[in-house]
Amino acid sequence: MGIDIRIQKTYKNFKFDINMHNDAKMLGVLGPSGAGKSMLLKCIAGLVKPDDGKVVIGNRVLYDSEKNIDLPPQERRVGFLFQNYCLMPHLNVFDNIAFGPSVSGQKYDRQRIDMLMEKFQLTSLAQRRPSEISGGQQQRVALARALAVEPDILLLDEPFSALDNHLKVHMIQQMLEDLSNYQGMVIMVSHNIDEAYRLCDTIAVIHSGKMIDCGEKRMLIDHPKTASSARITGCKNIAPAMRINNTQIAVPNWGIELKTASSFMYTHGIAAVRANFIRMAAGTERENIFSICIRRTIETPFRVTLIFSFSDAHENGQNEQNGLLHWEIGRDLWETVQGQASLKIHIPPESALYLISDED
Ligand SMILES: Nc1ncnc2c1ncn2[C@@H]1O[C@H](COP(=O)(O)OP(=O)(O)OP(=O)(O)O)[C@@H](O)[C@H]1O
Repeated sequence: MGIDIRIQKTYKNFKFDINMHNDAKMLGVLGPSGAGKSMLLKCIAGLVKPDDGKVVIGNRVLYDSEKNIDLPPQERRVGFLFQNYCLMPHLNVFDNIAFGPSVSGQKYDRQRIDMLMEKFQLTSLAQRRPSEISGGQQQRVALARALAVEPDILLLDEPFSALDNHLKVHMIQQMLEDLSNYQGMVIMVSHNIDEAYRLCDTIAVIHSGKMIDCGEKRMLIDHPKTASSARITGCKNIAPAMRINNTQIAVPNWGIELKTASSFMYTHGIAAVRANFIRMAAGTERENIFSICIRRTIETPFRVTLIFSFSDAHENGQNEQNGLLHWEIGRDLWETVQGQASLKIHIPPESALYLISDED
């Protein structure tokens, strides 16, 4: 089952113009706040009517402005898991799950609801109201309700945004297990690359109402198409750059020149280096070896982010703020470098990206 989506919708201060063809089983949609992520889901579910376009899921046309097709939400066979679950506070767990099909005008199938309750370990909670169960259990009720309508496609709108980090990891694992037998397609909206990466095979990046990148998740991390895509997928080190030759760029803010693995023809672009891809120099590398000065550190239990500038840049009086980069390392490496004011790092050419500028 795949999706074929072309949607245009214009508001006074926002233009949404998306073209998307995909047949991933789990598609992540990543983007900053206000990018249009929820809008995409609402247009698929029939909660917002596009000005123009087409929404096709598998071989079912849900919307086609040219052919005047606009199926009502209850006929779309779309399951929607909302950001805050939107459970009915006055209904118990069973009735909340049965509520999905009844909204869709279907008579609910008692056996199916019982099966879902058992699958999601909710049977013993059937008579409880949402306020009487935990956050994790509420999520399972919401998921069971979305699946009760036997959807062709399941839309998840930031399903983990309300959870703390620890619970989030657990719930993502749980969701993967819960959905393992689901045959339809899943689209999950998120603004968090870790979340999208854990759950989805393919990730689409949305920015200012447009899809700016889409691909298999590892490809997207290693080869984002534009500067915005790199930033939205978590790249911390981004600066204007100029081409010196096919595989050499200058980055004035950082005060360095970088060798790249791919070759480029455009004269002005953006340098991007992911904080996790920087290496400690081993002494055997031939290019992209730099002395750096550590300015600050940000410690978490398992990782440490070193905020640094390139030593040469500092001596050349480069702008202090623009010249700061992030290097994220494990605690074991941190134990060995801690206390050293100056270090030598290596940026592998394949990790030195030179991207098209699409930022203001
Ligand atoms: N009914 C509306 N009238 C005018 N503008 C709207 C309307 N609905 C949404 N928008 C605008 O469309 C843009 C996209 O909204 P959307 O809710 O899709 O963003 P989002 O990417 O889901 O953001 P968030 O991550 O904050 O939920 C926003 O700028 C929003 O203000």
